[in-house]
Amino acid sequence: MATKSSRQVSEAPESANLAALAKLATASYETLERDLRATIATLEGQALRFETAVDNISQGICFFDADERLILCNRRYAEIYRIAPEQLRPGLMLADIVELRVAAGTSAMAADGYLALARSVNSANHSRVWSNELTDGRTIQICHQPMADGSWVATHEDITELIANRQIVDERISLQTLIDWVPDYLWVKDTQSRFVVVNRALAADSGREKTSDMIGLTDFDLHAPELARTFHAVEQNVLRSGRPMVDEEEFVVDASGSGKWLSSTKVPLRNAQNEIFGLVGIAHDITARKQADVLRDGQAQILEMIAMSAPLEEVLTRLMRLVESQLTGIFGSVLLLDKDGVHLRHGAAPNLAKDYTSAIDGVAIGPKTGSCGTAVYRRAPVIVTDIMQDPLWEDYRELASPYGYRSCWSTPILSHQGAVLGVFAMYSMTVRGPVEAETRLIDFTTRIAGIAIERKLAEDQIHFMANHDVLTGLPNRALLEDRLSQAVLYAQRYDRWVTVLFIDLDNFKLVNDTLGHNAGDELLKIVAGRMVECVRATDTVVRLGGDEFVIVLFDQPANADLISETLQKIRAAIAEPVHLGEHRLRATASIGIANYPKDGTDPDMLLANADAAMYRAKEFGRDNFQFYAPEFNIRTQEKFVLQEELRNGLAHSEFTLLYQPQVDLRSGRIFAVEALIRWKHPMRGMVAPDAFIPTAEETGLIVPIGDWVLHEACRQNKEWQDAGLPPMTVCVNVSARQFREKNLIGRVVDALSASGLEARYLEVEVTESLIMQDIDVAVATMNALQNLGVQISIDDFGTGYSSLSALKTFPVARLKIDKSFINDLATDENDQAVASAVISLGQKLNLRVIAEGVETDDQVAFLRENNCDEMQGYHFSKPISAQDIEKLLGGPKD
Ligand SMILES: Nc1nc2c(ncn2[C@@H]2O[C@H](COP(=O)(O)O[C@H]3[C@@H](O)[C@H](n4cnc5c(=O)[nH]c(N)nc54)O[C@@H]3COP(=O)(O)O)[C@@H](O)[C@H]2O)c(=O)[nH]1
Repeated sequence: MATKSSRQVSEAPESANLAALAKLATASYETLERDLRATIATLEGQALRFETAVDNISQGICFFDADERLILCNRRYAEIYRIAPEQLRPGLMLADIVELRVAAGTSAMAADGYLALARSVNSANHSRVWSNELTDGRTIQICHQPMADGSWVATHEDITELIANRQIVDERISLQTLIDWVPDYLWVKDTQSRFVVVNRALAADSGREKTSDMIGLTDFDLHAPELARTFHAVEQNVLRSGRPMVDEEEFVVDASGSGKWLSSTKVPLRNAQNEIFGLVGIAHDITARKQADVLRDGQAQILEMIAMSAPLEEVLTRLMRLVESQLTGIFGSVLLLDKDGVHLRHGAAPNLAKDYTSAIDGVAIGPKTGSCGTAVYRRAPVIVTDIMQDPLWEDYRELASPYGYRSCWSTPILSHQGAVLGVFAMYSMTVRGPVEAETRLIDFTTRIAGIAIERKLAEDQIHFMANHDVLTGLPNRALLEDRLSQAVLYAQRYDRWVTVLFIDLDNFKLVNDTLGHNAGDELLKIVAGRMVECVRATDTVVRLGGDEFVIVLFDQPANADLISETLQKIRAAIAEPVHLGEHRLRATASIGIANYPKDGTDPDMLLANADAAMYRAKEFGRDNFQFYAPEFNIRTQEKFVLQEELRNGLAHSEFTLLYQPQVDLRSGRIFAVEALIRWKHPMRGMVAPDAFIPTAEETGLIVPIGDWVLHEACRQNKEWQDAGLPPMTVCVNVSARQFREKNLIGRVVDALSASGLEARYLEVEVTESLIMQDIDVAVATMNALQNLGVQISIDDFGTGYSSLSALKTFPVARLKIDKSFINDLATDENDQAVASAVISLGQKLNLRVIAEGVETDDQVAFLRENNCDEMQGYHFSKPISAQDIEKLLGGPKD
């Protein structure tokens, strides 16, 4: 568009030429005309180029003079304001142009406002740029340049699109900035699971420098194929189904090789038409929480294992694996302090090199023994950050170096009482100390390890106590069964023998009672130790309880002679003198022997038969042994039959009493009778008490039998008195079993009141050994009897172990010298010594002394010479019936 006409342009040069012509008349008209035309042509060319150039500028341009008249504008200006180009002729006033813009709907404001703005800008004498938003929505940027003469030139540029683009760019940039701040992974993928948008966290952990490096990649470019396939399948499912995946846990391995747990959410993205065009994902790193969960679950599991008594090595191995699962490049180890207190034994180290753990198994503790030995020695943690440099490892670094262990942090494991149980160590392949998390784990691990070890020690202790005798430390009955079973199985397999020795110490009860329980315990310990010394390590010495022991001789040759050798060795060891305080005594034992397979093929039978043999040995007297013989069982059966017959006998009144007179040695007067039981057996005839009293004792039948004796003896004595015979005492034997009965006093009272006999005419005979079984109880019972008025005598005196000091406290009236000292009284100096000692003792204690079993004149003479008070025996009378007693005493007085 050329809005300036050629005519107008040529007017000024033409008048100048004419003036020149007038002044220069002599000049050549043609020359001048030619020059003039050339000048015009040049100017016209310049004008055309100027117009063409102005018209082709992408911005609108306008020039106004100082009177606001348009000098020039280009085509773009007309286009911007949607004004026909021809309307914008030079000389047109700015106000008219503004009106045209208002009319075209391309004004930013009302005409007046715009004119005021333009004038204000123009008066400022410097350029200014501003934007107008036109009523049609476009934005025009105006650059106004005022001239010195008041004219101006302005450019107008439509920046609508630019602004829109800029907004997009701005939005995009701020979104990226925003998501880059998020520490979680954020991404958008298209329908083919290609990354479209990712944040910096995801890009960085995927090994990409810039987020844009991720665009277009898929999970197959980032992860192992299997993991990538899983992610792809999950995302395709979200895209296909339109259902979001919310907070699913996923495990990934990042570019550094570290495993991570993520909680991921993947939500489909929809466009305006509700079509899915991709998905947005967010994943939160929950590794720390997962580790805490693993730690907590692991801890619970380990505590459960401890509670369920899982083997210690399993517990510690699980613990070490748990520790290692929480850390990278750390190997855990537990060493246990040996019973000797100076060596460390392997506990658990599942991921340390096996050769290394073997090499340090048994390492001693000390001031310079690596990290572990030193930590236990110091009872304090030892952190060695560089094994290769630390002097503590000087003697051990050759062990560690082949495996690349560079640092080792050891912490002693302590019990609740503060005793060292072992040591926990963490090995790292790098030179460093523990970080805070590792220190926390060390605390946690040593605590749990301590609980596990302590629990195991407690269990071992309980197990030991359940299977061992506390006093002697020997295995007990529970362990005996197991050991004997093992021995029998071995013997079966290898055609060998097993020998079972059933050992019962003789008179142990007396030692216990006379010298005290401590002395008794000491004796048991000494004897137990001696027996253990006599047998091999494979044999088992067991204490069953009390003074009963069993020895199982394992893997025996089928030769009774060899067994006898061991047996004699054991007997000799037991018989070695024992010093208990100031006392020196010699223990003996009764031993029963049973052999597998001859005497039994199972443990129970072997034990029962050895027991039967031991009883047999006892029957033969003290310090004896007996090999089992089948007839011992016949004897057992016989005992059973006897027991049944005794019950019947009691029910059918088959018992009767004989009475043996007791005579005053000085006057010859009968002052008492001893009631002695007999059994009128329907088949066997009259049975003596020795044949059934022991069985009655064993079975407890002695209690009702003894009751009957008491009642019958009292009744008979009262009957004699009522018949007018001179009053005398009836002596009744009371056995140990009867004496221990709690209501003995009540039974005596019953017998007295049932018969009407005065208590002073009843005497109870108790044996010395019975009293010594439990002196305190015996004295209490005797006192109670004495309080009733009943007399008490000590039977079989001289055979037991009564101490003189104890004897003084017994509320007894008489001592009865045992028959065994009377038998050879005439010839045996020892018996004479005992008898005379008992007589003088009685005198000193103001007790009457009676000799029993007196058969000969010599015996009577000795007793008289030694001032014995009384006697009982065949010399005067055998035990006789009640009627014969009446006759002996001269018959009833009518
Ligand atoms: N618990 C009970 N025990 C009782 C009862 N009756 C008897 N016995 C005890 O049985 C043992 C054996 O008694 P027994 O066969 O009656 O023998 C007694 C006398 O007969 C016997 N004795 C008496 N004098 C002589 C003699 O000169 N020579 C000789 N060889 N034997 C003689 O001594 C037995 C009496 O002993 P002890 O009781 O120690 O005085 C025996 O231990 C009885 O105690 C009963 O009812 N209950």
